[in-house]
Amino acid sequence: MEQTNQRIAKISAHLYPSNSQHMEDSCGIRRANCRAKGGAPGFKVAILGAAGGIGQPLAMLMKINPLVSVLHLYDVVNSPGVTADISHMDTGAVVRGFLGQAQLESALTGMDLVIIPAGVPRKPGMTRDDLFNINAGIVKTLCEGIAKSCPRAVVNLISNPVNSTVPIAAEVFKKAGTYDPKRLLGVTMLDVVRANTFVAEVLGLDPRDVDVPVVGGHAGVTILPLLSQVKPPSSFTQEEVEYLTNRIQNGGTEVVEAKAGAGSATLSMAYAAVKFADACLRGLRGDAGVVECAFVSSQVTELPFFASKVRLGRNGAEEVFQLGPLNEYERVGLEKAKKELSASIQKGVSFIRK
Ligand SMILES: NC(=O)c1ccc[n+]([C@@H]2O[C@H](COP(=O)([O-])OP(=O)(O)OC[C@H]3O[C@@H](n4cnc5c(N)ncnc54)[C@H](O)[C@@H]3O)[C@@H](O)[C@H]2O)c1
Ligand SMILES: O=C(O)C[C@H](O)C(=O)O
Repeated sequence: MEQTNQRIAKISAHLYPSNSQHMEDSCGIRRANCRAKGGAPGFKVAILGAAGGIGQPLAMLMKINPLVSVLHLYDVVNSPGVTADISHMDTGAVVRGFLGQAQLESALTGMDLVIIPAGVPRKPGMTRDDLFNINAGIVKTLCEGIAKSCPRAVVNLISNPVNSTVPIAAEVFKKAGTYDPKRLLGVTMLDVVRANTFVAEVLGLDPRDVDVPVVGGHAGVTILPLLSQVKPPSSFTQEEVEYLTNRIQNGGTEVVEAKAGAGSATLSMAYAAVKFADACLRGLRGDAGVVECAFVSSQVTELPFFASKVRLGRNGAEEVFQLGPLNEYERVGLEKAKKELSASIQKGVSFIRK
């Protein structure tokens, strides 16, 4: 028996030379006979809010992603159960769970990419801005943790209202002296996913063959689909333009109402978040030509933040593209979007600077 224990200890020391924490499985149970799982080269990704409606399917999909070698699942409730469940999937990523503020630092240390879907969702009748009072504080705390434990990580911020939470995150990072505008991205991918779907329906195409740039922000009129730039090049009647713009801008509300008090988009959001995170990871890996829409620090308009196409690279959003030619309908939409966006950005900034 003693001999067996010594053999296991020797193997363990070889597998985990510097960090005995690695010997804990996803439930936090010490298992002396665990071998290194996976071990494939890849990126370390943390999901903050991993036990939520978005967090759970997002965790499942990230566990399947071959670019992920380590997946940290953090929440203030239920993360041990979600972690145990996800960790049984026979894919490469090693999964570890973290519960509560005391484990935030361990959850974040060494991460390359941090995805944040933590926070409360809307109920029917609410705007995304109605979530500000609760979610602003959550995002602030989590970003303080990132500034301390993984200041070089790329951050994908999902928590609403994105138009304000991204400026909040930027202010937290500025205060901590760690702000790198390229590494902070508000996730607006769901607007693009919806736009591709709805436009494909109208055109009678496969949504996978359609690409609709959606710029501005992520709330109501700030969501501005550029239908004049749809690929493949397509023309729409004015009625179609109005129907599509309205449906894309209100896609979130459509789901909130259909769920009738049980939350907002979670499954399509998890899909969109993984699509975006995968693009960020391919950029970090050095792939060329990775371009997606995101809400980032921007000089495309006079506003300090704006969603547009960005090129993702080894340092995050390495290039922010101009909007390109807009038609009259889009120019009017842009003015409306900027007015609301400006107030939402200022609200986020003031929350930290107050
Ligand atoms: N950007 C987008 O396109 C988009 C799309 C859908 C939803 N959202 C937003 O994402 C957020 C989450 O939505 P959901 O449906 O998953 O909500 P949810 O309530 O189902 O899950 C949120 C999770 O966050 C956790 N949480 C709360 N405070 C936390 C903290 N301090 N640290 C870590 N975790 C914490 C909760 O315990 C819960 O598990 C909402 O703000 C929602 O509006 C954004
Ligand atoms: O609509 C919401 O509140 C959630 C999210 O922003 C969405 O667009 O689905």
